[in-house]
Amino acid sequence: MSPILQIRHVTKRFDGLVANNDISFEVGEREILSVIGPNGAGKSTLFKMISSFLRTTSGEVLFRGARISNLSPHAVARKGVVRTFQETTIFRSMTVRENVIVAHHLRARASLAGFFFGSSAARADEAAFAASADEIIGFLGLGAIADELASNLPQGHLRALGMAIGLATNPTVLLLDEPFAGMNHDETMRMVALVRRLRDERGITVLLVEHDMPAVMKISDRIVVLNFGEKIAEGTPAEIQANERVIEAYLGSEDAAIGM
Ligand SMILES: Nc1ncnc2c1ncn2[C@@H]1O[C@H](COP(=O)(O)OP(=O)(O)OP(=O)(O)O)[C@@H](O)[C@H]1O
Repeated sequence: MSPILQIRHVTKRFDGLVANNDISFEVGEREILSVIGPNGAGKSTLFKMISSFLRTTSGEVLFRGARISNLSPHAVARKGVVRTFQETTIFRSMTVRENVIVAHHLRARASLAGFFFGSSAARADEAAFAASADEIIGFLGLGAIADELASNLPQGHLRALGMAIGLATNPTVLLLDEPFAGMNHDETMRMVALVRRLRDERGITVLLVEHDMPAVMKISDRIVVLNFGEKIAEGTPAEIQANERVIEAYLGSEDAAIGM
Protein backbone atom coordinates (compact mmCIF):
# COMPACT_ATOMS: atom_id res chain seq x y z
CA MET A 1 0.00 0.00 0.00
CA SER A 2 1.65 3.23 -1.08
CA PRO A 3 0.36 6.00 1.18
CA ILE A 4 -1.35 8.90 -0.51
CA LEU A 5 -2.00 10.64 2.81
CA GLN A 6 0.11 10.53 5.94
CA ILE A 7 -1.20 11.91 9.20
CA ARG A 8 1.82 12.31 11.43
CA HIS A 9 1.66 13.05 15.15
CA VAL A 10 -1.21 15.48 14.68
CA THR A 11 -2.36 17.29 17.82
CA LYS A 12 -5.06 19.95 18.19
CA ARG A 13 -5.64 21.91 21.36
CA PHE A 14 -8.52 24.31 21.93
CA ASP A 15 -7.36 26.25 25.00
CA GLY A 16 -7.17 23.54 27.67
CA LEU A 17 -8.98 20.87 25.65
CA VAL A 18 -7.01 18.35 23.62
CA ALA A 19 -9.34 17.48 20.72
CA ASN A 20 -6.72 15.33 18.92
CA ASN A 21 -3.66 13.95 20.68
CA ASP A 22 -0.70 12.73 18.63
CA ILE A 23 -2.74 11.02 15.89
CA SER A 24 -0.80 9.07 13.25
CA PHE A 25 -2.00 6.83 10.42
CA GLU A 26 -1.63 6.44 6.69
CA VAL A 27 -4.17 6.16 3.89
CA GLY A 28 -3.36 4.04 0.85
CA GLU A 29 -4.06 5.08 -2.72
CA ARG A 30 -7.66 4.11 -3.66
CA GLU A 31 -8.46 3.04 -0.14
CA ILE A 32 -11.78 3.65 1.61
CA LEU A 33 -10.94 4.49 5.20
CA SER A 34 -13.45 5.45 7.88
CA VAL A 35 -12.73 7.43 11.02
CA ILE A 36 -15.18 6.48 13.76
CA GLY A 37 -15.59 7.14 17.47
CA PRO A 38 -18.16 8.23 20.03
CA ASN A 39 -19.50 11.81 20.05
CA GLY A 40 -16.81 14.36 20.78
CA ALA A 41 -13.98 11.90 20.02
CA GLY A 42 -12.30 14.39 17.68
CA LYS A 43 -13.30 13.09 14.25
CA SER A 44 -14.49 16.38 12.75
CA THR A 45 -11.50 18.22 14.15
CA LEU A 46 -9.17 15.73 12.48
CA PHE A 47 -11.00 16.10 9.15
CA LYS A 48 -10.77 19.87 9.38
CA MET A 49 -7.02 19.63 9.89
CA ILE A 50 -6.57 17.24 6.95
CA SER A 51 -8.45 19.67 4.70
CA SER A 52 -6.68 22.63 6.36
CA PHE A 53 -9.87 24.27 7.57
CA LEU A 54 -8.13 24.19 10.96
CA ARG A 55 -4.43 24.58 11.74
CA THR A 56 -2.68 21.79 13.58
CA THR A 57 -1.26 22.66 16.99
CA SER A 58 1.58 20.27 16.14
CA GLY A 59 2.25 17.44 13.73
CA GLU A 60 1.70 17.43 9.99
CA VAL A 61 -0.35 16.00 7.14
CA LEU A 62 1.41 14.90 3.93
CA PHE A 63 -0.22 14.34 0.54
CA ARG A 64 1.96 12.26 -1.79
CA GLY A 65 4.91 13.03 0.47
CA ALA A 66 4.47 16.83 0.52
CA ARG A 67 3.19 18.72 3.51
CA ILE A 68 -0.34 20.11 3.10
CA SER A 69 -1.22 20.93 6.70
CA ASN A 70 -1.63 24.62 7.42
CA LEU A 71 -1.86 25.65 3.76
CA SER A 72 -5.10 27.45 2.88
CA PRO A 73 -8.12 25.13 2.40
CA HIS A 74 -8.30 26.38 -1.18
CA ALA A 75 -4.67 25.40 -1.85
CA VAL A 76 -5.28 21.94 -0.38
CA ALA A 77 -8.40 21.51 -2.53
CA ARG A 78 -6.46 22.53 -5.64
CA LYS A 79 -3.93 19.81 -4.88
CA GLY A 80 -6.84 17.35 -4.92
CA VAL A 81 -7.73 16.84 -1.24
CA VAL A 82 -11.35 17.93 -1.08
CA ARG A 83 -13.90 17.94 1.71
CA THR A 84 -17.45 17.54 0.37
CA PHE A 85 -19.26 20.80 0.40
CA GLN A 86 -21.86 21.25 3.09
CA GLU A 87 -25.38 21.75 1.85
CA THR A 88 -25.17 25.43 2.76
CA THR A 89 -22.81 26.00 -0.19
CA ILE A 90 -25.48 24.80 -2.63
CA PHE A 91 -27.15 27.71 -4.44
CA ARG A 92 -30.80 26.93 -3.78
CA SER A 93 -32.14 29.23 -6.47
CA MET A 94 -30.11 27.42 -9.16
CA THR A 95 -30.77 24.10 -10.85
CA VAL A 96 -28.71 20.98 -10.19
CA ARG A 97 -26.82 21.46 -13.47
CA GLU A 98 -26.13 25.15 -12.80
CA ASN A 99 -24.78 24.34 -9.34
CA VAL A 100 -22.33 21.80 -10.77
CA ILE A 101 -21.24 24.18 -13.53
CA VAL A 102 -20.63 26.96 -10.98
CA ALA A 103 -18.51 24.53 -8.95
CA HIS A 104 -16.28 24.04 -12.01
CA HIS A 105 -15.85 27.80 -12.28
CA LEU A 106 -14.86 27.98 -8.65
CA ARG A 107 -11.85 25.77 -9.33
CA ALA A 108 -10.94 27.20 -12.73
CA ARG A 109 -9.01 30.28 -13.76
CA ALA A 110 -12.18 32.05 -14.83
CA SER A 111 -13.70 33.80 -11.84
CA LEU A 112 -17.20 33.34 -10.56
CA ALA A 113 -17.83 36.94 -11.54
CA GLY A 114 -16.85 35.92 -15.08
CA PHE A 115 -19.51 33.25 -14.99
CA PHE A 116 -22.19 35.74 -14.02
CA PHE A 117 -21.02 38.63 -16.22
CA GLY A 118 -19.79 36.68 -19.24
CA SER A 119 -16.02 37.39 -19.50
CA SER A 120 -14.30 35.86 -22.53
CA ALA A 121 -12.26 33.44 -20.38
CA ALA A 122 -15.45 32.22 -18.78
CA ARG A 123 -17.17 31.78 -22.14
CA ALA A 124 -14.22 29.74 -23.42
CA ASP A 125 -14.51 27.34 -20.50
CA GLU A 126 -18.28 27.18 -20.58
CA ALA A 127 -18.74 24.31 -23.02
CA ALA A 128 -16.10 22.14 -21.34
CA PHE A 129 -17.60 22.78 -17.91
CA ALA A 130 -21.13 22.03 -19.11
CA ALA A 131 -19.96 18.73 -20.63
CA SER A 132 -18.08 17.78 -17.47
CA ALA A 133 -21.07 18.76 -15.31
CA ASP A 134 -23.35 16.52 -17.38
CA GLU A 135 -20.87 13.66 -17.09
CA ILE A 136 -20.80 13.99 -13.28
CA ILE A 137 -24.60 14.34 -13.12
CA GLY A 138 -24.92 11.17 -15.21
CA PHE A 139 -22.38 9.33 -13.06
CA LEU A 140 -24.35 10.16 -9.91
CA GLY A 141 -27.67 9.22 -11.53
CA LEU A 142 -29.04 12.76 -11.26
CA GLY A 143 -29.90 13.14 -14.96
CA ALA A 144 -33.65 13.16 -14.38
CA ILE A 145 -33.41 16.09 -11.96
CA ALA A 146 -30.65 18.09 -13.70
CA ASP A 147 -33.03 20.99 -14.40
CA GLU A 148 -34.72 20.90 -11.01
CA LEU A 149 -34.13 23.81 -8.65
CA ALA A 150 -31.96 22.81 -5.70
CA SER A 151 -34.57 24.30 -3.36
CA ASN A 152 -37.03 21.58 -4.49
CA LEU A 153 -34.74 18.62 -3.77
CA PRO A 154 -35.27 16.09 -0.98
CA GLN A 155 -32.42 15.32 1.43
CA GLY A 156 -30.99 12.33 -0.48
CA HIS A 157 -30.71 14.29 -3.71
CA LEU A 158 -29.20 17.29 -1.92
CA ARG A 159 -26.50 15.00 -0.53
CA ALA A 160 -25.81 13.66 -4.02
CA LEU A 161 -25.66 17.22 -5.35
CA GLY A 162 -23.11 18.06 -2.63
CA MET A 163 -21.06 15.14 -3.89
CA ALA A 164 -21.42 16.33 -7.50
CA ILE A 165 -20.10 19.73 -6.45
CA GLY A 166 -17.17 18.00 -4.76
CA LEU A 167 -16.45 15.94 -7.88
CA ALA A 168 -16.44 19.10 -10.00
CA THR A 169 -13.19 20.04 -8.26
CA ASN A 170 -11.62 16.85 -9.63
CA PRO A 171 -10.50 15.36 -6.30
CA THR A 172 -7.84 12.72 -5.75
CA VAL A 173 -8.87 12.30 -2.12
CA LEU A 174 -12.44 12.96 -1.05
CA LEU A 175 -13.29 13.60 2.61
CA LEU A 176 -16.92 12.78 3.32
CA ASP A 177 -18.39 14.08 6.57
CA GLU A 178 -21.23 11.79 7.68
CA PRO A 179 -22.40 10.89 4.15
CA PHE A 180 -25.15 8.59 5.45
CA ALA A 181 -26.59 10.87 8.15
CA GLY A 182 -30.38 11.11 8.03
CA MET A 183 -30.71 8.46 5.33
CA ASN A 184 -32.98 5.44 5.45
CA HIS A 185 -31.66 1.97 4.71
CA ASP A 186 -32.23 2.05 0.96
CA GLU A 187 -30.71 5.52 0.58
CA THR A 188 -27.72 4.43 2.64
CA MET A 189 -27.16 1.35 0.49
CA ARG A 190 -27.35 3.48 -2.67
CA MET A 191 -24.80 5.89 -1.20
CA VAL A 192 -22.51 2.98 -0.18
CA ALA A 193 -22.61 1.73 -3.77
CA LEU A 194 -21.91 5.22 -5.06
CA VAL A 195 -18.90 5.75 -2.81
CA ARG A 196 -17.51 2.40 -3.99
CA ARG A 197 -17.92 3.52 -7.60
CA LEU A 198 -16.02 6.73 -6.85
CA ARG A 199 -13.10 4.54 -5.93
CA ASP A 200 -13.53 1.76 -8.48
CA GLU A 201 -14.41 3.84 -11.54
CA ARG A 202 -12.77 7.18 -10.81
CA GLY A 203 -9.80 6.05 -8.73
CA ILE A 204 -10.68 8.36 -5.84
CA THR A 205 -9.35 7.67 -2.36
CA VAL A 206 -12.13 8.16 0.21
CA LEU A 207 -11.93 9.12 3.86
CA LEU A 208 -15.15 9.27 5.77
CA VAL A 209 -16.39 10.16 9.21
CA GLU A 210 -19.55 8.27 10.03
CA HIS A 211 -21.74 7.06 12.90
CA ASP A 212 -23.73 4.48 10.89
CA MET A 213 -21.85 1.34 11.93
CA PRO A 214 -23.42 -1.17 9.53
CA ALA A 215 -22.60 1.16 6.63
CA VAL A 216 -19.06 1.73 7.93
CA MET A 217 -18.46 -2.00 8.29
CA LYS A 218 -19.77 -2.61 4.79
CA ILE A 219 -17.89 0.12 2.99
CA SER A 220 -14.49 0.40 4.69
CA ASP A 221 -11.22 -1.22 3.74
CA ARG A 222 -9.85 -0.02 7.06
CA ILE A 223 -11.11 1.87 10.06
CA VAL A 224 -9.39 4.25 12.49
CA VAL A 225 -11.06 4.62 15.87
CA LEU A 226 -10.78 7.75 18.01
CA ASN A 227 -11.86 8.14 21.61
CA PHE A 228 -11.37 11.27 23.72
CA GLY A 229 -8.97 12.62 21.09
CA GLU A 230 -6.76 9.53 21.07
CA LYS A 231 -6.41 6.91 18.34
CA ILE A 232 -7.35 3.70 20.13
CA ALA A 233 -7.42 1.27 17.20
CA GLU A 234 -6.81 0.82 13.50
CA GLY A 235 -7.64 -2.19 11.34
CA THR A 236 -10.06 -3.98 9.05
CA PRO A 237 -13.78 -3.97 9.90
CA ALA A 238 -13.46 -7.50 11.32
CA GLU A 239 -10.49 -6.50 13.48
CA ILE A 240 -12.26 -3.38 14.75
CA GLN A 241 -15.44 -5.28 15.64
CA ALA A 242 -13.40 -7.71 17.73
CA ASN A 243 -11.22 -5.05 19.39
CA GLU A 244 -11.73 -4.87 23.17
CA ARG A 245 -10.79 -1.20 23.51
CA VAL A 246 -13.24 -0.26 20.78
CA ILE A 247 -16.08 -2.27 22.28
CA GLU A 248 -15.40 -0.65 25.67
CA ALA A 249 -15.36 2.85 24.18
CA TYR A 250 -18.71 2.28 22.50
CA LEU A 251 -20.34 0.57 25.47
CA GLY A 252 -19.64 3.67 27.52
CA SER A 253 -21.11 6.03 24.94
CA GLU A 254 -24.56 6.99 23.72
CA ASP A 255 -23.72 5.75 20.22
CA ALA A 256 -25.13 2.55 18.81
CA ALA A 257 -23.19 -0.61 19.56
CA ILE A 258 -20.33 -1.43 17.23
CA GLY A 259 -22.01 -4.62 15.95
CA MET A 260 -23.66 -5.05 12.57
N1 LIG B 1 -13.69 25.30 17.66
C1 LIG B 1 -13.66 24.63 18.80
N2 LIG B 1 -13.36 25.26 19.97
C2 LIG B 1 -13.32 24.60 21.13
N3 LIG B 1 -13.55 23.28 21.25
C3 LIG B 1 -13.85 22.60 20.14
C4 LIG B 1 -13.93 23.23 18.86
N4 LIG B 1 -14.24 22.28 17.93
C5 LIG B 1 -14.36 21.13 18.60
N5 LIG B 1 -14.13 21.31 19.91
C6 LIG B 1 -14.15 20.25 20.95
O1 LIG B 1 -13.24 19.25 20.53
C7 LIG B 1 -13.74 17.96 20.88
C8 LIG B 1 -13.82 17.11 19.64
O2 LIG B 1 -14.86 17.61 18.81
P1 LIG B 1 -15.17 17.02 17.36
O3 LIG B 1 -16.29 17.83 16.81
O4 LIG B 1 -13.93 16.91 16.58
O5 LIG B 1 -15.70 15.57 17.73
P2 LIG B 1 -16.46 14.52 16.82
O6 LIG B 1 -15.83 13.20 17.09
O7 LIG B 1 -16.50 14.97 15.42
O8 LIG B 1 -17.91 14.56 17.45
P3 LIG B 1 -19.36 14.25 16.79
O9 LIG B 1 -19.37 12.80 16.46
O10 LIG B 1 -20.30 14.57 17.92
O11 LIG B 1 -19.50 15.13 15.61
C9 LIG B 1 -15.09 18.19 21.56
O12 LIG B 1 -14.89 18.18 22.95
C10 LIG B 1 -15.50 19.56 21.06
O13 LIG B 1 -16.33 20.21 22.02
